[in-house]
Amino acid sequence: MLPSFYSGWKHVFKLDPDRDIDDEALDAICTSGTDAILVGGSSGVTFDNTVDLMSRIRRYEVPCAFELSDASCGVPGFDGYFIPSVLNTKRSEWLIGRHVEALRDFGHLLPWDSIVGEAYLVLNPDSAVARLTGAEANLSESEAIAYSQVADRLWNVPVLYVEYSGTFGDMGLLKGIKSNLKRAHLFYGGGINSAERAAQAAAHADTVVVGNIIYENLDAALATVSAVNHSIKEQEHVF
Ligand SMILES: CC(C)=CCC/C(C)=C/CC/C(C)=C/CC/C(C)=C/CC/C(C)=C/CC/C(C)=C/CC/C(C)=C/COP(=O)(O)OP(=O)(O)O
Ligand SMILES: O=P(O)(O)OC[C@@H](O)CO
Ligand SMILES: [Mg+2]
Repeated sequence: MLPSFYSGWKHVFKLDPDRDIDDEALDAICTSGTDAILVGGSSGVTFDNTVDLMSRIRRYEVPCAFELSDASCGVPGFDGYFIPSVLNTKRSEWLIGRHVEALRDFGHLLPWDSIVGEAYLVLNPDSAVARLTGAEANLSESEAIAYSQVADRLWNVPVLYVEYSGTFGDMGLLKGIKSNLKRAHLFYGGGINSAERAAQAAAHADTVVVGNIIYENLDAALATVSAVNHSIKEQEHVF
């Protein structure tokens, strides 16, 4: 698999190995028409709960990738692997330190063709990921765009992830970031709990990520799939 396995993804569901999902709900998610399942969470992810969730998703044809938050959870068998780095943290372990340690120890073992670096811009100061990584999430628009440009234009990262985990973000800011990107593929995640919000995010992001609502209101989560696809068809019609 090439590193751009995600390039056609418009909509993905993010499932957390640390949260329970029953077979019926998992079936609905995996057969929803979403482009992929992204497995990941900011805490409580272990090798065992990741294997459990992956093996259940593997009953379905939907592509399935893993977003690593801990180097000890390198579970083989996913279609692809995303390795996050947090751009707007002052704690360098979350930007590069843990990565260097992991590559020092495991670099020779990695399936490099299926690994993609992911630059996170963490914008909800009250999120678990912001607290964990000490992200400086209260950024002005020009600061957020500057971080994005460092990742995109200076570092050539393949994926920029605008992360509002737990709250719906500023779509004007997302638009500004997108319009200043040259190469990076743009993921947006955070607070998508309705078709309307999914469509708004799809107007600017290349890939819309839907997480927590899966566990809170499954029907609302499922409605985001067609909302994203309709929004993209409308944009194609306009251009
Ligand atoms: C098959 C095989 C051997 C695979 C190899 C995999 C492997 C061992 C790779 C090692 C190489 C490497 C460079 C690893 C990186 C080390 C690492 C994990 C660094 C830290 C990554 C990081 C910045 C983590 C911080 C947290 C984060 C950004 C997580 C991403 C997911 C996320 C934000 C989830 C949302 O959180 P959630 O818990 O859902 O939040 P809520 O509670 O608010 O919902
Ligand atoms: O859980 P929500 O708020 O939908 O966010 C999705 C994802 O961006 C979390 O990493
Ligand atoms: Mg979550």
